[in-house]
Amino acid sequence: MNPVRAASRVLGRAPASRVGTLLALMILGALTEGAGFMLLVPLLNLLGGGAARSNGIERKLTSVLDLLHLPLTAGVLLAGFVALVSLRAALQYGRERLATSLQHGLVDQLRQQCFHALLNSEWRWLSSTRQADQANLLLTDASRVGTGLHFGLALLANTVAMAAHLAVALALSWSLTVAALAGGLAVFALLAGQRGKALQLGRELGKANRAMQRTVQESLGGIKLAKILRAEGQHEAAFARHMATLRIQQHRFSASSALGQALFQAAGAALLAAYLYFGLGFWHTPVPVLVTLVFIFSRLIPLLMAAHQQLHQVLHALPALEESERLLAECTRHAEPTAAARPNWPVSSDIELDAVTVSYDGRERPALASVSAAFRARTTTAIVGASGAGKSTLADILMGLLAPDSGKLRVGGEEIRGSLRQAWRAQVAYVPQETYLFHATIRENLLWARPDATDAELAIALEHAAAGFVLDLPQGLDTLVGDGGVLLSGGERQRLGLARALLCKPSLLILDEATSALDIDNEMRVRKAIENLHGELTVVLIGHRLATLEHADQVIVLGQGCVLASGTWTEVRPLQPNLS
Ligand SMILES: Nc1ncnc2c1ncn2[C@@H]1O[C@H](COP(=O)(O)OP(=O)(O)OP(=O)(O)O)[C@@H](O)[C@H]1O
Repeated sequence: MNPVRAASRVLGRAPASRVGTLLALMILGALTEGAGFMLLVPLLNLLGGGAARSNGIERKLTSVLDLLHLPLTAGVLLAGFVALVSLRAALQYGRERLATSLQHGLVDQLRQQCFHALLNSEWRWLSSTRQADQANLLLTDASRVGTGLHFGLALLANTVAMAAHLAVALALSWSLTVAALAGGLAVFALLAGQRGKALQLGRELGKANRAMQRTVQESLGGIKLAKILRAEGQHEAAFARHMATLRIQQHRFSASSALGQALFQAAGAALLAAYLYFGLGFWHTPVPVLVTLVFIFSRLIPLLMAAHQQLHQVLHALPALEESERLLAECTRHAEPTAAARPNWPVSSDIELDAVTVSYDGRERPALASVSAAFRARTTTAIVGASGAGKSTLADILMGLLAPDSGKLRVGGEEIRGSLRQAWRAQVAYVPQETYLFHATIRENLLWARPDATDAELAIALEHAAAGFVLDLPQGLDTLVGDGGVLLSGGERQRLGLARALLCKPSLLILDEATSALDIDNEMRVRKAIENLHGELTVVLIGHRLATLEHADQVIVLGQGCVLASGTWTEVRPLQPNLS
């Protein structure tokens, strides 16, 4: 993507009226600045005791002053100069404020759009991506896009200002202006290599940022294990390595930027000296014109230098925009169809799987191979099988998280596909083996599932999930659970997970090894709670424990993605002696 295309893509997201106002402010600012310079020549003539009407520009100026009934005196010209500079300052202030608000608005919009796109992507694709890379994109890359935009807008303002300077300079002396322009552009062209390097450095910085984000996220995520394995040193070394790479990238970019600036300064001084030499010695340019030109070029060269620096920064940030666009395109390709209206399936709806097959990328054997099963409404089904048999994949299909590659999921006889998958999920509650809790209070963690639940409903859900311990805590529902619930025991976390699921009043409740961390006493209580739910909703229990199987209406045995046996526990048991 080149900078012009990038600018049009980014600015294309902003309201046209705001972009138009910004451009108008830039043009007006540049025109006022140009007009201010126009006053300099007659002013210098007057101050030098000469005639103020020696050339065309001055004659036009005099006719404007005549219209305003103002005399052509040094005082009037100075007042005009101050007024124009003040007007330009006011325009510049307005432009800066608008540009900043536009920049922040666009970055927020991009961040929001990426976050929304990620959250609404298909789970199958999401689960194959790296969270640290997404976090880096939403945080660091989005900020870099903001920096690029800031410099891009400054570059635009700069280009307009340069055009105004050039117009004035051309009016004063086209020969000196063309010479100056040619010189400036030659230096600009000489630094093309530097700008190409900026793009490359921007790409490398993106890689270094991603590596750093992965290290931080993975080190902190596994800090307990790192401490137990005494692997803190490895994490520290990786952190130091990535920090060093990051710093090297930043230093290389600063060095390249500073080199460009130094080259421009030296070349600018040489150009200025050459203009003075040729202007005085060969072209015999009048001194006031030459002084004005020197003044203009002493501003034009820094503007050109700034343009180079701004372009340098834009190119450096461009890979971050490319990454954001790439993510958005990927998310669009893997977008999950969303339901406008959400149909409700009565709790009396039977659930069926009809020849469901799921294959994951890069795996030879399908995780589920033509699996058919029926889950009668308000009954309990236990799904058992060896590790890797496909139990969790089956649960993902049942809750509408995964779409089968072939085959169907039906609820109440209706096929759950497309946007219906999302709608069906609203009626399913899932309790995984590892309960996910936020670093927040127990109440906030529970209300996440149902924000309108009352304290009385929370208490009932906790009781049904054998999680009455919460009410005995000194802070009760307002107890903080720590990162991922680290301040609670595994069993307490599981019971909170179950309470949260029950709070949703689901039609289908799936428990994936959800009692594995419970002691016998609490498991008995949770089992009792689940048994109490029998006849109220459809329950699917995934697990190995015998106690779970015995009380299920139906047991499905999975092996290598296929249904090996199904029926009541008494029917299945003789066929599967390994389960006893
Ligand atoms: N996202 C994925 N990408 C690739 N392969 C996967 C993915 N998820 C699961 N698999 C593979 O699919 C197969 C079934 O996995 P699944 O998690 O459904 O089994 P499981 O019976 O729940 O296992 P466990 O009891 O160990 O949790 C396994 O071979 C697993 O490696």
